[in-house]
Amino acid sequence: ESTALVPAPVDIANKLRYLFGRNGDYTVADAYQGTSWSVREKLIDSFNKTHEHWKKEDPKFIYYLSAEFLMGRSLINTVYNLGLEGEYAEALNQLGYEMEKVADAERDAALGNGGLGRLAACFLDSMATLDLPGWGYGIRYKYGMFKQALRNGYQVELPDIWLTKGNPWELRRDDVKFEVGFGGRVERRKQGSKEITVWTPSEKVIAQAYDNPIPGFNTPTTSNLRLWDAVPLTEFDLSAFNAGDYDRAMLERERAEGISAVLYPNDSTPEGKELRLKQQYFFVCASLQDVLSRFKAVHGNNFDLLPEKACFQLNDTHPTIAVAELMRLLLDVEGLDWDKVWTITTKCLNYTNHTVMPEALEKWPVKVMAKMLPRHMEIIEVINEGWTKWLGGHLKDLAPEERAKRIAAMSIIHENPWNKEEMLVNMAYLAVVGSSAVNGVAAIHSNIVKDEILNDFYQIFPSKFQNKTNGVTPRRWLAWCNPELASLITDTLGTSEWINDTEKLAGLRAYASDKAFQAKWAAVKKAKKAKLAELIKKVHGDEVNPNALFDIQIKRIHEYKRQYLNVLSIIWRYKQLKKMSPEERKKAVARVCVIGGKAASAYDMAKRIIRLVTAVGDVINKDPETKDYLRLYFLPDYNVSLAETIIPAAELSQHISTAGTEASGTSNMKFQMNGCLIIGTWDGANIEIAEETGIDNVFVFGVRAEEINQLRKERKNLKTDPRWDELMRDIEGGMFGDKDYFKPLVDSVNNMKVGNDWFLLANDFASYLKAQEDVDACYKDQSEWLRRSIMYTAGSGKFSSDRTIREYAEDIWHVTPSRPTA
Ligand SMILES: CCc1ccc([C@H](C)CC(=O)N[C@@H]2O[C@H](CO)[C@@H](O)[C@H](O)[C@H]2O)cc1
Repeated sequence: ESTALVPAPVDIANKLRYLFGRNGDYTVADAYQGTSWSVREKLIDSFNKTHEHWKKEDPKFIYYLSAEFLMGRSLINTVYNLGLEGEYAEALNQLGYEMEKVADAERDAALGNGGLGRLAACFLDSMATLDLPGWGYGIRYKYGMFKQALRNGYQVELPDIWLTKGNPWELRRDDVKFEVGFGGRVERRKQGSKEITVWTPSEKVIAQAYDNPIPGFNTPTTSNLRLWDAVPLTEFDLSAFNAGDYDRAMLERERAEGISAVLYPNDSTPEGKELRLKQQYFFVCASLQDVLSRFKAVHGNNFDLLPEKACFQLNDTHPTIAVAELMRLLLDVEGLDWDKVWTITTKCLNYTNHTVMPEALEKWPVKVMAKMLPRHMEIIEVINEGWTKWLGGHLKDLAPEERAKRIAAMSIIHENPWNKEEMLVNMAYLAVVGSSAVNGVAAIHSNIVKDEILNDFYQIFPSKFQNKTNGVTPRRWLAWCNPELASLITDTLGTSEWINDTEKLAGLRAYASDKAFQAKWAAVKKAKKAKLAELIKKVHGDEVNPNALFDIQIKRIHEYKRQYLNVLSIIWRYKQLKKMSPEERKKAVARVCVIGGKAASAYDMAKRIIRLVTAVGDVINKDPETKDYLRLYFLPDYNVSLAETIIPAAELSQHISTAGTEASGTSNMKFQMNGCLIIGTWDGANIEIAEETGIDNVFVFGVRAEEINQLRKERKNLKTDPRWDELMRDIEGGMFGDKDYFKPLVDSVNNMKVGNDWFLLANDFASYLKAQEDVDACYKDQSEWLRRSIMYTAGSGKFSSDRTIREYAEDIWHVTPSRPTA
């Protein structure tokens, strides 16, 4: 191949000279550009080879439809996955640069909010590494997840202008464009003997494809993430301009570009904005047209074959309009009949649920859907008629009123419980009825999905419901972000095969109590802690005690994730330290507590929680009596690359959601892989992590999911812990200032007249403090702590996204690996 022959240092210099016209005295940002555009060519070679091979083999493909892909940075991951780290590290050294510094010049591709988006990114890495013919499909947001800054301790949101310097990791596909329509009307027309349905949209935009090659690790396979950018049908409306109507000349451009302009920053409550539905339909319509056109190019109109050649995973309800869109394309465009089309559609689609939060389950008003997508609303009505009629037959043995109740409860179109006039389209119900498989993302969550939120459907077709416990890629989240620990593991196990066969990590169990190995293990953690200490110094200007226990909670700010409970325990710890004599304090376990995470821009209570964290930090970090024993820092702008710095340095991580609320969690798995101990509730994947690591090694506390409903009923009569009451008084009394701003926070958990402590912080308070005391006691015995730390990594094999993807491929997608010859 062309570029492979040019030595990297020369190639980097050439890129800088000819791509950027730079002739010497390069900046680190230049070095990043030069290196990326050099690596890009190796990536494209692998991409082309892979797709030539798949073109020849024509294997069955999996298409992962997701409104979010939280990719983070690509340089390090691409260089390491392609096995080029030696060559490029050397090349950069020759040019006087360190790979790590150059990598820091890259902006995160933050095209996602949190767990769901990052999971999609980890899945792409595993699909490529497992040689599975598969693509991701999504939206090329011009502005990704907002940048978070702190102003006087309050969150402020700044636009994420990530594309200004171009993007070396994407290829614009000028030959891949599709029209996407909105609004307009639907009419029946005679065509010969047949009656056809014609939808005439009132608005059209073009979906422009951008390919993002996804390199597998230790394989020649490089797959693809195709993202769609919205552009106007006509570049510029000159006639409007000539008519002096400049605004109208630009109007169509703005309206089109507005569709893929910005990511909605909510990760739990839908805005319910029309633009959100437009975004969802935009990328689904373009993706399905793209897949059908490639299918037809090989198989013509033999659509019965489609389910053998293509299947789709709906990443939560966000792409669920795909049920109606695939129906429309096969009915109206390809002219197939309803039953055949329904069979093909349901065979092709699968749905993953990622949350049980009622407010997160999307329901679109029928009037909004009917106005924006009139043909789809028709199709959804016909689907629902067929479905409720079929239900009527299936439930014929039930008493009429019981049958009617069950059918109404499972109707895809139903009344808005809060406003009876309004009818809603329940996207989760449409996804379940329109899919072959429905899965949750951790064992407990999949049980809650089938036993509670979708129980009616589970009773009708139990075989549809599965569990697929989440996973994370061990490449980015251990091997590349913690190379020091990775090489210690490789040296100890005598192989690096664990990087794509993480079950091999279990071999570390034999060394868990080995003093020499523990010393090496501790040295790595110490070095990574020093890196995080540097970052805290840079952001907050403070030196932190490197021997303190680094206690981390990083995730989106949400009441159910209970960052508030964490802060309460820190305030209590602070007050205990204040009461101690200097001698006693010396015996205390010093802690550096770090909290990070973004609050959805419209989520007021979450923003108050962030302010409480910064206010408490301001007080305790400056307190001369305690500051050597306790610190609290809010690290702003938590994102993928910040996580890659924090997680290797962590010793204790917190996953303290109210049991039954966190579907899985994935940061818990990343911490586990990096030998970080967990304090957590019996929730999500914490449970399976405890099973793999050994329950005694995890600091578990709190009420169980099955107790929640009863405890909520009794919450108003709960006798709260006197320590809790004291803390409530402190905050309300202004101990951390801003008492009026914090009052709603106190009321939400402590004043049953206005709040209801829905997430049961008061119920879990005492057992949480107890668990934290157990943590201190354990930390004092470093050999026990290190034994556990090693057992965490040793028990993390299951939580590789390779295991998760293998299960999806075998149990849902029925796709098999197809590796191009090297
Ligand atoms: C419509 C607004 C919206 C946007 C995103 C979402 C996501 C489903 C929220 C999310 O990211 N859920 C997280 O998904 C992870 C991956 O499966 C899980 O590990 C987390 O537990 C879950 O909260 C819900 C609602």
